[in-house]
Amino acid sequence: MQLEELLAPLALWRTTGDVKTEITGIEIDSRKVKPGDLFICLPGFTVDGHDFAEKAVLQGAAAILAQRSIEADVPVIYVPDTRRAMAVLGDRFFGQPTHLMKVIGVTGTNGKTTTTHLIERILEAAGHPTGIIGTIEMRIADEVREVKNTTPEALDLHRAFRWMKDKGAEYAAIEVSSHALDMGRVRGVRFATGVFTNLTQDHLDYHKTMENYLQAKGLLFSQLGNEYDRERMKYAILNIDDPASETFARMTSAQVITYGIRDKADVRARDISITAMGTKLKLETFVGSIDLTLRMIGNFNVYNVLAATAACLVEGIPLETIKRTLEQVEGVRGRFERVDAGQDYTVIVDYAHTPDSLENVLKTVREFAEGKVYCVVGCGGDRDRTKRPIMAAIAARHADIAVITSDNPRSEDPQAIIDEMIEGLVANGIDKDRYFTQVDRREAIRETIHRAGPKDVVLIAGKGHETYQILKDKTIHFDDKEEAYQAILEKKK
Ligand SMILES: CC(=O)N[C@H]1[C@@H](OP(=O)(O)OP(=O)(O)OC[C@H]2O[C@@H](n3ccc(=O)[nH]c3=O)[C@H](O)[C@@H]2O)O[C@H](CO)[C@@H](O)[C@@H]1O[C@H](C)C(=O)N[C@@H](C)C(=O)N[C@H](CCC(=O)O)C(=O)O
Ligand SMILES: Nc1ncnc2c1ncn2[C@@H]1O[C@H](COP(=O)(O)OP(=O)(O)OP(=O)(O)O)[C@@H](O)[C@H]1O
Ligand SMILES: N[C@H](CCC[C@H](N)C(=O)O)C(=O)O
Ligand SMILES: [Mg+2]
Repeated sequence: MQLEELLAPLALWRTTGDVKTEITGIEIDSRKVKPGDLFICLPGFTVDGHDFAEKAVLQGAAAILAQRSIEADVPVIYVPDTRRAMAVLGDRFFGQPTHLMKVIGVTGTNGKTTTTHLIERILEAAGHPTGIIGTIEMRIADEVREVKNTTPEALDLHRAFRWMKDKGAEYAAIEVSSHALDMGRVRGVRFATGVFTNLTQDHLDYHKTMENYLQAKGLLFSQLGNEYDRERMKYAILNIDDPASETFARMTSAQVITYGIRDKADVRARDISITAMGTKLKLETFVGSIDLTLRMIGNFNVYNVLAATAACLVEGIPLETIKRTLEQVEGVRGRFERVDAGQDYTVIVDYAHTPDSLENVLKTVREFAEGKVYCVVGCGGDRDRTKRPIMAAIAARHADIAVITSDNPRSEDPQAIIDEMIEGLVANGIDKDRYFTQVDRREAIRETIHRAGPKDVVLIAGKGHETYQILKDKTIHFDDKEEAYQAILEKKK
């Protein structure tokens, strides 16, 4: 595409060179630049992309997009804000893929990955090829690409949508993190539907206040716009049991569809009963009711099921297809996943890494546990420090024994993170025989499993599907499921 044509939607830009130049690709990372690419310089939290313009040119960049003065032997286009421009140029370069498919965005503190996976399963079962982008991976059909962030940068998102469209996607279900909304990573994405799961404490290191966090989440609903889309309304699917929904309903011109358990909602659950084997409920909607027998466990998963059902109902998917699909779903990788080596106690790996999710998951365990409940948990480094004492207190309050260990320490000292968690136990007067600490996560899992007796439940929280542990100087292979499995076998010997 000619550079001039690519730049057409932008206003107030100037250039030092010839904009008739042909552009064959776009990159924001100099390390990925190929000959013919437009390199976009983004100021980051760690480094400034402008400092890599020279390197990009050496690798063959045909032009540079910048927001401050740089030296280069290729045309440089200056715009006031490269990040904003990137979203438009990415959308345009990749042929506006989100205008050619329906994008369902899911935001909220907990349940995004689970809800997007449920939506994907239902739409696929109804015969609509659906791509997925989120914490675990991005995928269309059986092709998988790795992700670094839950919601990638705008350019990479538009590239991913193009890939999905070329593979036949009619829909994409994507997780939209609050960081992404705040940083404008989803600018230019044409959402058909926005789904809100819930809002509870997390990421205060980044957003500083819950009000800022709420406002960031709200951007998804204001971004839905107020136009019809191919004879279809835009839909905002909101959890009526969460007070943040009121704010989001005010922020959107889309049709609001509510779901919930407590209050009167458009899609609601009644008569919920939870056992160790699954969850039963009656799902009522204004287009009919169904009885569901889910393999997934927990009230929180009922919310995910309601959100996914509402998102699919507005697409005209029959309730019968929704029922058939949801009843088959075993769960999502690393979320309430059992590790079974034939032992007489239960071991569950779960991705709870926020106070609310940890409390929910422990309450769910309590509903069916016949023996003692152990909870192995840590908190991530370089992340919201204020959740550390709260999560430790929740673990000790809801489990019989809390095992305080490391998660991904990142640049921090693992013992210092544990010390901050312990402050929550001391402050709440929790007895010392209700918890112990073990900084090495492998040892913590091993010791806990060795202590477990018949009918006990061991919940290993925080890392779910992750297959790594991020330490100060390196990232190592680490998988809670593998660790638990090994420990169970070792105990049997
Ligand atoms: C705080 C934050 O969000 N940082 C994100 C940000 O990194 P950064 O600003 O430090 O980037 P940088 O390293 O300074 O680079 C600036 C620019 O220079 C370029 N560069 C850099 C080096 C080089 O050699 N050449 C080069 O061109 C980079 O490509 C970039 O364009 O931009 C990067 C590229 O898009 C992101 O990967 C990175 O996410 C980091 C890894 C991260 O941990 N983010 C977390 C907080 C996050 O975003 N989490 C949410 C999910 C939260 C949840 O759901 O719970 C998410 O959506 O993932
Ligand atoms: N609707 C929900 N409400 C509260 N907790 C939930 C809900 N759904 C899942 N959880 C808990 O939160 C954990 C993470 O779930 P999931 O991965 O679906 O959330 P997420 O929003 O994608 O998280 P992330 O912010 O890491 O992307 C689960 O392992 C479970 O413990
Ligand atoms: N998307 C979340 C994942 C946290 C997972 C947990 N294992 C940790 O490392 O803190 C974040 O980046 O905050
Ligand atoms: Mg997720």
